[in-house]
Amino acid sequence: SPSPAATAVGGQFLLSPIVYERAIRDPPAFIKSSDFSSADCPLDFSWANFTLASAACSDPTQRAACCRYINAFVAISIARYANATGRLGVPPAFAEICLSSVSETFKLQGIPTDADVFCGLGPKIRVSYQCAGRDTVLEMMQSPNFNDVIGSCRGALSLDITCKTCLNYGIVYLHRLIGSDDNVALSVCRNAIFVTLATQGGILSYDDIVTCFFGVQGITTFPGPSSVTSTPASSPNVTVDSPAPKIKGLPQKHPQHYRITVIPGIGIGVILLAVLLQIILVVLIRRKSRELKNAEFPAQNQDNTFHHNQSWRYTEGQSPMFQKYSYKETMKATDNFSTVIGKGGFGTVCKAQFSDGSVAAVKRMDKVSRQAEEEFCREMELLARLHHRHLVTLKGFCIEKKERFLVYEYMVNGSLKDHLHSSGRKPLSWQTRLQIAMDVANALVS
Ligand SMILES: Nc1ncnc2c1ncn2[C@@H]1O[C@H](COP(=O)(O)OP(=O)(O)OP(=O)(O)O)[C@@H](O)[C@H]1O
Repeated sequence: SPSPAATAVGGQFLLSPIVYERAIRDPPAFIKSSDFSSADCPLDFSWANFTLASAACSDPTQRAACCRYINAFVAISIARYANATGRLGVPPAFAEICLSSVSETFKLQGIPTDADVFCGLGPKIRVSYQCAGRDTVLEMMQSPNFNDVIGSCRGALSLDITCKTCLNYGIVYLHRLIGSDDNVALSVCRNAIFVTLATQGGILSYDDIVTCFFGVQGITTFPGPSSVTSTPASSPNVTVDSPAPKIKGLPQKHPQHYRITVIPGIGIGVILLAVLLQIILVVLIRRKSRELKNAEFPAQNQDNTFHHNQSWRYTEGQSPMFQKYSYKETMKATDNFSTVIGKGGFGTVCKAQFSDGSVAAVKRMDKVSRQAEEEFCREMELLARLHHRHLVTLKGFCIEKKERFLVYEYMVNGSLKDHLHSSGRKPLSWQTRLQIAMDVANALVS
C-alpha cells in the first residue's frame, strides 16, 4: 500500500513537494521505489534524435556503436538533469523506475529490447554516476586534480588530438581517484567527468564533449536549465537541488556551439564588409579620376576622333599650339556670356575681352552631344591645318566639365555671311564678291 505521504491521484502517486525533495535527497525507509511509476523518472529524452541509434542497434554488426549511443543518451540526460540539480544522476529511490523508463523509451524509439541486455543497461550503463562516493558536480570539481581535466578538455574537442589529451587526463585523474582497475567503476566515473564538464556551459562545446567521450555523432543535444527536467512529471513545481556549479572566472553566458557559430560569422561578416568597402573605394576613385580626365579631355573618352596630342599642335609652319583658356577667364571676358554677337549651327558667339587686352569671338557649344563633340574636334583639326590671312584664326579653346568653347580671332566687320545676308548692311559690289570668292579659293588650295 502507498506510504502515508503519498496520495493516489488517477492511479499515480502525487507527492507533496517537501516530501518529494526529502525522498530524493535522503529517501526514508517508508518511501520505496515501488511507490513511483516510470513516469516519475526525472530523466528526460524528449531532446533526443534516435534515428541513427535505432539503425545501429538493429544491425547485429553494429553492437558496439549501438551501446555507445545508449550510453551517450543516458549520459546526456543525466547531464541535463545535473545542469538543473547539481546531481550526478537520479537518487537511488529512482534508479529502478528510471531504468525501466529508459528501457521503455528506447523501445518506443525503435531500439530493440535486447540492446538493453547486451549493452548492460543497469549493471554497466547506470542512471546515476556516483563516483568514489561523489554524488554531485561540486564534489567532482572539488576532487584533487580535477582542474587539470577541465584545463586539458578546454580546447577544440572536435579535433582528435585534443579529445585524446582530454580523455587521457581523465583516465589519469580517475586512476588517482579510485585507484583500481574496476572497469565498471572507471566507466561510471568517466561518465561523471562527462557530466561535470557538460554542465560547465560556455567554456566547453557540449556537442564536442559528447562526440569525444562517446564516439557518436548526430545526437541532437540542447543543454540548458530551461530544457532540463529537474522534477518528475507528477511534481512539476518541485526543484530538487541547486543547479550545477560552474567554474568561476570563466564565461558561462552562451553554450560553446553558439560561440562557434557566432564568432566565425562575425569574422566573415567583417571581412566581407572590408572587401565591399574596398571595392566601393576603388570604384569611387576610378569614377573620380575618370571625371577629372573627362573634364580635361572629354572628347577623347567619347570618341577617337579627338587625338589631342596631334590636333592641338600644328606641326606645319609657324602655327603655334592653341591656347587653353579657363572657363573662369572666358566667363569673365564675355561678361558672363552676355556679349552675344551672333548664333550659328555650333552655338552662340560672344565678343570677349580678355584681361591681357586681346579681343576675340568665343563660340560656346550649346549642348554636349556626341555629334557636337565630333564637330568641335573637326573644327579644331581643320583650323589647326588651315592658316591663311583670309580665314579666321582659331586662337584657342576652353574645355571644362560639359562646357566647350572655341576662341577665334575677332572680325571687327563681322563675317562674310553677315555681309552677304544681313539686311541692314550695304550689299557688296560684284567686284568685291568676286575678289572674296577668289581669296577663299586661294586660301583653300594653298
Ligand atoms: N570671329 C568672329 N568675329 C566676329 N563675329 C563672329 C565671328 N565668328 C562668328 N561671328 C558672328 O557670329 C555669327 C555666327 O557665327 P557661326 O560661325 O557660329 O555661324 P555661321 O557662320 O552661320 O556658321 P555655321 O552655321 O557653320 O555655324 C556670325 O554670323 C557672326 O555674326
